[in-house]
Amino acid sequence: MSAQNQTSSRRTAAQKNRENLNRKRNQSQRSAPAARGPQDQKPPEKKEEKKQGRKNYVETEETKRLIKRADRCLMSGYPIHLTGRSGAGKTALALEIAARRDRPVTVITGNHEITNEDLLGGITGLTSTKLVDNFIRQVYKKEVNIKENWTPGKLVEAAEKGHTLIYDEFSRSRPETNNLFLSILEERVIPLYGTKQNKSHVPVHPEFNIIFTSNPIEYAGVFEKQDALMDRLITLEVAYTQRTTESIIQHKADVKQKEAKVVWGVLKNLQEEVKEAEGLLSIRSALMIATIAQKAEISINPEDEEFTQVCQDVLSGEVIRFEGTDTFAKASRLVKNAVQKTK
Ligand SMILES: Nc1ncnc2c1ncn2[C@@H]1O[C@H](COP(=O)(O)OP(=O)(O)OP(=O)(O)O)[C@@H](O)[C@H]1O
Repeated sequence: MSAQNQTSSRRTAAQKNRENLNRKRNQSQRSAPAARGPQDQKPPEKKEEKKQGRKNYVETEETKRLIKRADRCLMSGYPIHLTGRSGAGKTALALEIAARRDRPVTVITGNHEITNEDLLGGITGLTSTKLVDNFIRQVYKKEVNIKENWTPGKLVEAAEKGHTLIYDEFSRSRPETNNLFLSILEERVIPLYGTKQNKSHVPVHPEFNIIFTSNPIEYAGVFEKQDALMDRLITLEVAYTQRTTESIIQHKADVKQKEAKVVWGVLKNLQEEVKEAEGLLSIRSALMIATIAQKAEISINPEDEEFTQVCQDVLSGEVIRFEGTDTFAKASRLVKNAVQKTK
């Protein structure tokens, strides 16, 4: 190779090196933000989610006080039980109390079909391993091992890891199922009998605690609460004043204070009119009316026909559900009267 050729091929190699180096530099610059460890990337999103969830919670002097009372019981190791009529705000309050404890939160919703297996865990399949010995071709030896796969239930996981457990509507589960909670609250262990596990129990983490919620016994589909369990809980009633309720409607549905007053007024008048239909006074129904009116740009005004219609749509079915009357025509008339009375 001539000297000239050698120089040009060296130059080409040097050029290539430089190009490679530049490409790498560019790549590392482009990926600079990603150079933060995965731990740096995820928490801001998580924090944002947490903030979003809690941003929706409307705080008043009354809710603050209730949260404080609940928190000091939990802090001292006692489980609490929030009781109140449907739509009173028990679940929202339980979630808020739990979020403030800075422990992971697990939520279980009671129902009559829930079993010990759902709470404790169970066998979710089989794993088999095969050992084939054909070292000597003519001899074929096979050994099969079958192992059952155990998946811990939500309760076991929460108790072992020290979560705050929200057991929502616990009195909808059968008392036999809820008996499990007696050992947890009294002996701080979860018994594993009947689970085919080698160990007899799982110890409960010191930070583990439970927030129970329930409706009063008059509600359909609710089992009587066992004395033994109730004895171990501190029961707090959730029954907000008109002021707190209107504040929740105002801020959550993003309406004016006087509009929140009109909406809650409709519900109060309706409850007056059909006293036997206990349960009509629900923050949930009030939020539905206010939100629909707000989103559909309907004026929250008893003179407005569309507003009356929204109230009838949301509430007529509820009047029938709570046995205030038996037909939609009658229920709609009752709701219309309740709206008129707020003028
Ligand atoms: N302080 C609050 N801030 C914001 N929203 C609230 C507040 N309290 C209650 N709510 C809202 O009111 C509605 C009813 O509340 P929630 O579901 O907690 O009632 P509940 O008593 O658990 O009802 P149920 O017994 O039927 O389950 C929900 O939409 C909830 O988000």
